[in-house]
Amino acid sequence: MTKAAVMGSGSWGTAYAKVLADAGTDVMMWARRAELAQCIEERNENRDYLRGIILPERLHATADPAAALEGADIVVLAVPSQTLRTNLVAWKEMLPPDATLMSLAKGIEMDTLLRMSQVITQVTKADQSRVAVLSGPNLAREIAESQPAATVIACPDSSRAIALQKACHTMYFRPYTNADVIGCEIGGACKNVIALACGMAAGVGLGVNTVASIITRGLAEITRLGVALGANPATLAGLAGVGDLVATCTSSLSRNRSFGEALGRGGSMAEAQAATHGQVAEGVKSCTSVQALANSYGVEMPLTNAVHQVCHEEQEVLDAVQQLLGRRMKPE
Ligand SMILES: NC(=O)C1=CN([C@@H]2O[C@H](COP(=O)(O)OP(=O)(O)OC[C@H]3O[C@@H](n4cnc5c(N)ncnc54)[C@H](O)[C@@H]3O)[C@@H](O)[C@H]2O)C=CC1
Ligand SMILES: O=C(CO)COP(=O)(O)O
Repeated sequence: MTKAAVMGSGSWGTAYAKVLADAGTDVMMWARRAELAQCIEERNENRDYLRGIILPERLHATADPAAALEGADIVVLAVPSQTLRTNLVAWKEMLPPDATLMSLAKGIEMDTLLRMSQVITQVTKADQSRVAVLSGPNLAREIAESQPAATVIACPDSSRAIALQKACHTMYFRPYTNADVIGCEIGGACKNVIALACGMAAGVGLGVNTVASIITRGLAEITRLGVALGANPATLAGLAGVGDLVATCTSSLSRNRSFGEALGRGGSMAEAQAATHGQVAEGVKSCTSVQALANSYGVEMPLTNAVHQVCHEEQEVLDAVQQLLGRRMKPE
């Protein structure tokens, strides 16, 4: 039987571990805090992140990373983007030598401007054929409630991609394979920034036309960046691009959208953080790294720049809106 180690017991790590277990995969989760591992192990519930969801009996948890990783065929990396490197450095000697290393994180590393798959190959020295990413419209609570959704698993090695697909296919979770790792990662990281923009617009009281315009122009700038980095534009027109933009930019379950909404209502960064209940809103940091990455490739990303100005340069949301609308006219 396939064995997976899920490293990280936040909302998505836990929901995805449940998917794997429901698909018949043996799952061991790693939680940073021993009391959370114990709660999952003994009560089949992650009370801190997915209260009320009963986890399958076959899903186990530990706070010992070596015990979680032992014998794993698949290592699922489910910690926030900006912590992945430090965690991998601690875990690298414990990683089974042929395991597939799959990232769930949606972000670009600050300073290095690396995608998560690049961080993984750099730290672990694993061949890139062993590295995969999963991305798509997958709000954790809906998946944990077994509501139907699709996703994309990207890996350069198609046989590993198919093995990953089988390991998490259930009657409510439909994974598609794709060879375009860059497109999936750029879609996942950048849509968080656009969801912040949509939240800000909603927070200041703007309506659906505005949100739809931000989603669509957001897709245009994400695609420009993706193509410059070597992504297939079709990936960004799929689940890891449009699909995830629609889910994240329109759902009150999205931490990024909620964070932006709190800022739009006039809240401080600390108040916006509180609106996400201490969970990670990746776009707040990734707007800086995505902006820097785009600048280094000479790609224009006006919405990302506006989000950066509001989050980190003390610009008011309404001023950012005026600035965006005052840009020079151009064809679509
Ligand atoms: N929640 C969701 O609906 C989805 C989240 N994602 C992505 O999955 C990644 C993980 O997100 P969530 O599980 O939702 O976040 P979360 O905020 O719910 O949980 C983060 C988890 O990482 C742990 N953590 C935080 N800092 C850490 C550190 N320095 N070292 C080790 N562990 C640390 C926390 O204790 C917690 O268990 C993010 O990149 C997010 O964008 C992707 C798809 C869906
Ligand atoms: O990535 C997600 C859905 O696909 C989750 O979005 P948030 O991190 O904004 O909650």
